Amino acid sequence: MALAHPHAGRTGSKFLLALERAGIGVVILRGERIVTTGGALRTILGRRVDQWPGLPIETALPDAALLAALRSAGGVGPTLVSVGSRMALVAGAGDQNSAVLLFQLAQMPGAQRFHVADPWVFEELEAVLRTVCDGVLVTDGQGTILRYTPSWGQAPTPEELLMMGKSVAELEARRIFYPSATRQVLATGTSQRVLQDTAPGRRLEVVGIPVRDGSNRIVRVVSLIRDITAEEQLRRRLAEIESLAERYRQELARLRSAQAGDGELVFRSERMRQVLAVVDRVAATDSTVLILGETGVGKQLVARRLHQGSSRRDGPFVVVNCSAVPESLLESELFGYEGGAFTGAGRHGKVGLLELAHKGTLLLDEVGELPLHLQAKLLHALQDRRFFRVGGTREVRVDVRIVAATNRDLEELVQEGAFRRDLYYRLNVVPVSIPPLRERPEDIPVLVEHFLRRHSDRYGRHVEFTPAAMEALVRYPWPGNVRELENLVERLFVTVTDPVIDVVHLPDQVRVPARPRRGNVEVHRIVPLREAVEELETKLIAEAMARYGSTRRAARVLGVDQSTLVRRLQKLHHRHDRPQPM
Ligand SMILES: Nc1ncnc2c1ncn2[C@@H]1O[C@H](COP(=O)(O)OP(=O)(O)OP(=O)(O)O)[C@@H](O)[C@H]1O
Repeated sequence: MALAHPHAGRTGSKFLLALERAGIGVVILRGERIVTTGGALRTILGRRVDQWPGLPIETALPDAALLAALRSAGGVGPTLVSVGSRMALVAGAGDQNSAVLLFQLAQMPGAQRFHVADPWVFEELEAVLRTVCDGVLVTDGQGTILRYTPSWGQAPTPEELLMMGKSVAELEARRIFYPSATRQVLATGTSQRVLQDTAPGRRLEVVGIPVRDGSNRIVRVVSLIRDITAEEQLRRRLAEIESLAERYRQELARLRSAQAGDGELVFRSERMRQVLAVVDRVAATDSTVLILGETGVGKQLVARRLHQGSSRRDGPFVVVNCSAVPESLLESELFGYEGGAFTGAGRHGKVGLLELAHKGTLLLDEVGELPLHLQAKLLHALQDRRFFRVGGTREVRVDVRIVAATNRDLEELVQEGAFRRDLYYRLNVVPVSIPPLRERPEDIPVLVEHFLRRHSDRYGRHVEFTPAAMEALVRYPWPGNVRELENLVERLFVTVTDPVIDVVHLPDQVRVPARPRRGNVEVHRIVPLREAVEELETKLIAEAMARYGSTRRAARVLGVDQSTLVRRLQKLHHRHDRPQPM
């Protein structure tokens, strides 16, 4: 196929401009002097090829190998030369009165391609195009196909021949190829790059470029096609290998922490025994489980137990914390993205956590924080067991068991319109409520022993609590639940040098016994007002954090800025982190 054009001169320069908009630079040489360039390169007009400062190819051109190849292009035929870290393709035949040098601008950093063709006619341009793409599709300004060559050097198939004269919109609707770059170019009036799937199962990267007439109307759309099927298969294989590696990493971390005694669920209370009996029963099924409970009660540990007790135990256990990942990244974290799907997306795309959990369990932690627009996408993914990656056009199928956890009242969120009712029903198949630590104080001594043992094993030092100190721990209401207890035991283990931890070592709020009540009237110690205000503030902040989990929501309820709340929390932590009097 040739790209001969009746008005090579005028339209030729438009075509140059269009190519340049697509990131392909074009320079026409007479001998070694530059006589024509596309718009952005005007400053180099009239110079010699070895005097091109400030060009993207500046570092490449002075290279002796390239210059030599350029000068002898007529004689040597297609030549590959390496120019610094780049590769350049110099090709051509005939006299050297004029030549065309094509190179890709920023599109393929580190892999620029140059081409010298001679003479400047469109047949040679086709040869030039072969170096940057595998084929072309040309339509008129209405999207009707005038030329279609999906791959150079191969005779068109009967199906491809039938496409001549058809409209791209029709072919797109019939999914002969999808999505159509031409349609997007016509809709937006600008160059477009799309990743396209075709009916015969090829994967194409297509750059569509508008060509305009004197009154700025689009008269042609030229699409350069690159077949990336093989590349895509490799990329998929790589993604699979990466996901396997990630699985092994997680498994290794799990084994290490199991060895260290982390991840073991410790309890003595009847309440926990009942909860875990239910957990162990549903573990064997594939049902979706919703784990409810205040922050730090052990929801994640319970989810892990569900996974370990299921037939998926050899598959991955993947956790996504819906409140920890910034909202703008959450969709791509969960569902993954195709290469170049959005600004900042990696070239090779990314496997989402949902895909990573294939054949395993996905824990949606803090599911109440999931933004509404993702709730819809998640619901469909859960129902159909398939979804699209961000910017992807192919469905990904997954076999994942979903476990969700939250410290929020989802029913209340549904009433407020912040959580979709249908998703709530979908997740709430088997609800499991974990009681707060204050409602199962008999678990406190065994948990303390468990955490102490862990540190003793690690540091080779034995420490114990006096009965009075243990009693204070049992009495304290633990708004941060087991996590707060775990952190306190670690802090005391590290800061108290005595082998015995007594009441005096405990932080104020744990040490000071709950105020005695007489009937319904609280008996107040008279304390300085500032101290009382601080105490109340601490209590309210702890309660708001325990109930709402994130500083964003706690701040809203307390009626302060999030930054103010974070500062207060830091101050409180600082106060509590100070070594206690010994
Ligand atoms: N019964 C338990 N036995 C041993 N360790 C526990 C127990 N419950 C909780 N923990 C420990 O307490 C910490 C908090 O537990 P986990 O992260 O499971 O709580 P969570 O309810 O998921 O918290 P959040 O709502 O903040 O995500 C973890 O380090 C966990 O190992």
